[in-house]
Amino acid sequence: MGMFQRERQVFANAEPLDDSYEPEDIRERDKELKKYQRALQPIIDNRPTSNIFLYGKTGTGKTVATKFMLSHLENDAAEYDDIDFSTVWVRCENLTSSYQVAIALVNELRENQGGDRISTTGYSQQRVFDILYEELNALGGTVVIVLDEIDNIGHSDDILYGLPRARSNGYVDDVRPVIVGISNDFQFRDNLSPKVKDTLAEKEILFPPYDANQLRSILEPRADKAFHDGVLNRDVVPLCAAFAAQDSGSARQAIRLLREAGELAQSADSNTITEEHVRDAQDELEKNQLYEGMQELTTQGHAVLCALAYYQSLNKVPVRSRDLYEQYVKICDRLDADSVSERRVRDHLSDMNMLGLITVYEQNEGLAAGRYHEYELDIPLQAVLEVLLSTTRFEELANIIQSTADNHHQSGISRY
Ligand SMILES: Nc1ncnc2c1ncn2[C@@H]1O[C@H](COP(=O)(O)OP(=O)(O)OP(=O)(O)O)[C@@H](O)[C@H]1O
Repeated sequence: MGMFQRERQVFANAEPLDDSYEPEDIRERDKELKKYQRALQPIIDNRPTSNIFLYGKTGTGKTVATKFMLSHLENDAAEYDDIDFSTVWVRCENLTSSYQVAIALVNELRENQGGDRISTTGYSQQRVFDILYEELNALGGTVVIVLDEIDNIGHSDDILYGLPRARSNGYVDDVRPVIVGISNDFQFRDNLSPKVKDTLAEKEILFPPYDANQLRSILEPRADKAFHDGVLNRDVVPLCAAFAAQDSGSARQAIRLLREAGELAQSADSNTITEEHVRDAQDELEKNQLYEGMQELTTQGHAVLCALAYYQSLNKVPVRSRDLYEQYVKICDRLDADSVSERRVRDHLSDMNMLGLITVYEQNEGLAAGRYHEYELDIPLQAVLEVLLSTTRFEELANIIQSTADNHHQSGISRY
């Protein structure tokens, strides 16, 4: 018998549970889509169109709503001979400056027209902007420029100032750029300089988190397509919706949970997907999330985590920040890495607290000792060591901590 055999199938077609799946309709977003439609309507009327800024937490449908609206707009605009309309879409993930976004836009525009890409380095910013304006001019008409995950550019927001003014400043003449900015970082929007905010966010559309009922309604058509008849127990979709609504209100999270529950049922060779599978799937996804959160920490973050793991292995937790800091400095010395100030280490610890990796206790011992913080891991030491062991620089230290933990455990046992 082979190692791999076809399993009993709970999935009829797993595609609707895939991240890249484009649903036939957008559910529970009537108000937002109406607003979106009104904002885009001037394109059909050949009137000047305001820039649009979409914001809301992750998984709330900003991207899917934009794809949906633009595809309708494209189809409907084709009915009118006097409308010259095109779109260009750039995901700004990993693009951390206006310069990089401008290059990505140029390359996207050139690719659409079969032109050559430009190099990602070696130009001045002004030169790249000039090339971008040339490309836009060559295209002409109304060009909707979608900048998804725009917050990645941080404070380097020249492009958000320059592009909307390209026409009034005489850089382009025959083209009307309309920017659709998408962001899930509320601070980015609040921190935009007033001159950028005024033009970029002329029309704002907020996508709030979904509640459990809305998530149910989003999940249902996908579940119908994804699973064979009779496979899903009645409580499965409502439970996935409830878990995701409680946590983030993200449709992405709800869909992932349903898929993971299906996969667990399938690998257990079960004929049905039950509530239990959903609960196990939830545990599994939470674990993955923490694991990813730990993996994505910087070297400094890993060094701080390593110092805390050390105290945890000795069972000397919660540990005071100054003791933790001392251990952290020793770890940096051993790694030949620069150490940062105690204040920065506290920032790292507070990030880890937000990620759910550690617990912070605030102690107040009156005037004499003052206020201080203590820390301990909020996840099993083994999980931290697993991540540190897979991070080349920390492998040796993680092994030492592992044996400290083993010895401590042994001596703890032998005492009784
Ligand atoms: N109203 C909805 N109807 C149907 N499917 C939806 C709806 N909202 C979201 N989804 C689905 O949920 C997933 C996440 O949605 P989307 O990518 O649009 O979120 P987002 O707000 O752009 O998130 P992020 O900020 O993380 O990019 C996608 O698979 C999308 O198809």
